[in-house]
Amino acid sequence: MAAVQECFISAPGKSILHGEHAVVHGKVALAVALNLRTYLRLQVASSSQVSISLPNINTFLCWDLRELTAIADGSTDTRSMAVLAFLYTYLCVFSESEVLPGLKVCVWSELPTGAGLGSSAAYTVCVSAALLTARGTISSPLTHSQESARWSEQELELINSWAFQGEKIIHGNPSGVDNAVGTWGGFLRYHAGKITPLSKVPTLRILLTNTNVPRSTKLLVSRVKDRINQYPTVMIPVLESVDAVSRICECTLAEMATEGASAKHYSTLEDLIDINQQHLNVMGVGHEALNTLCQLTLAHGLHSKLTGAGGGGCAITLLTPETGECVVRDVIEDLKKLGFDCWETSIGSPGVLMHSPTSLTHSVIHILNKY
Ligand SMILES: Nc1ncnc2c1ncn2[C@@H]1O[C@H](COP(=O)(O)OP(=O)(O)O)[C@@H](O)[C@H]1O
Ligand SMILES: C[C@@](O)(CCOP(=O)(O)O)CC(=O)O
Ligand SMILES: [Mg+2]
Repeated sequence: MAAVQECFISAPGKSILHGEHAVVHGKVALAVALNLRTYLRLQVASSSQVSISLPNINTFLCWDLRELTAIADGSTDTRSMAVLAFLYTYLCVFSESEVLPGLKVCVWSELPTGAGLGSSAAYTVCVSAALLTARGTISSPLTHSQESARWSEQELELINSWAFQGEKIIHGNPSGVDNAVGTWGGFLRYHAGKITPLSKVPTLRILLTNTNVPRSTKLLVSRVKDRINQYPTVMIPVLESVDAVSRICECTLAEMATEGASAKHYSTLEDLIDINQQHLNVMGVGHEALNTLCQLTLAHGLHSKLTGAGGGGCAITLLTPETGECVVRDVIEDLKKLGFDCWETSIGSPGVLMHSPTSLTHSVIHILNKY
């Protein structure tokens, strides 16, 4: 396949409705792609240098290709993880090439990094798609007249599997749900590596709140594992219960889509949110700021749970047809007073895309061209 000289790629972040952490231990998770995306620009350079610009984490690095022989592992800080995931994918994807190509790569995201919205997976999906396309392992799907395009199923599977390897570097022991949503988009059920797009889902209104409490998915995933090892007879039933929550939620959503949504359906969704939030606290991934958030929204009659790895980061709040616009406005205002960011999000966005530069917004292209 012909390798490209330049490409623009994006992948969405995600929100997990139910099943975070439990999914790492083989239970069902339900996740949905967000309308917040990570963007990447790759240029093949004539110089013998590879450079990566990551303005979200204030990281700008350049290597002489002759020096890129062995890369040290073992670091867990934000920059090392992102850079290692890139270098690992770059060196592996081009391992069979006669020469390593000089490259200039810039990645910028609308997603907050390290907040539970799958920024790590959106990043590794973009990096994998760009490098595999630059190598010519997968096609460049964009034709002249198109604004954006997606790869074939088989090519998406390859992107997803490389993105999963990148997630391993950032997460340690990822389930694979985040890179699956980043690759395929939409609304997915994920169970032990099996990805099933959910076709029967109602339109849901969801409020996303970022507590702005920083946390690391890698540390939280290993904390849950330690707790399971320490108290297996206590924790395994909790994971089973989360699994049941995901399954009941899936059936409820399907019923809502086929029969029409009733107040009873929404009441079930709210109960499941409350139950799962308690379970996540039991798993040890809660945070004072998340408790405050849940209590505050409940005072307005709205139900919330953390989303992603927890320990801070983001929560989702379900809005129902009964929720008046003034309630939504008041809740957002109260959450912002606590220093949280809060916005209504649209869900079910497309997975990884290749874009023509003219189809990207002015601000995205400005940032990608700047570095
Ligand atoms: N746009 C980005 N630029 C650089 N690194 C990123 C970007 N997005 C994510 N990352 C990497 O992913 C890490 C965050 O991943 P993680 O802890 O799994 O949180 P989450 O996936 O919920 O945002 C960051 O510390 C960084 O290493
Ligand atoms: C906690 C977990 O279920 C989701 C982590 O998502 P995030 O990195 O916090 O966006 C881990 C995983 O599934 O790999
Ligand atoms: Mg992550």
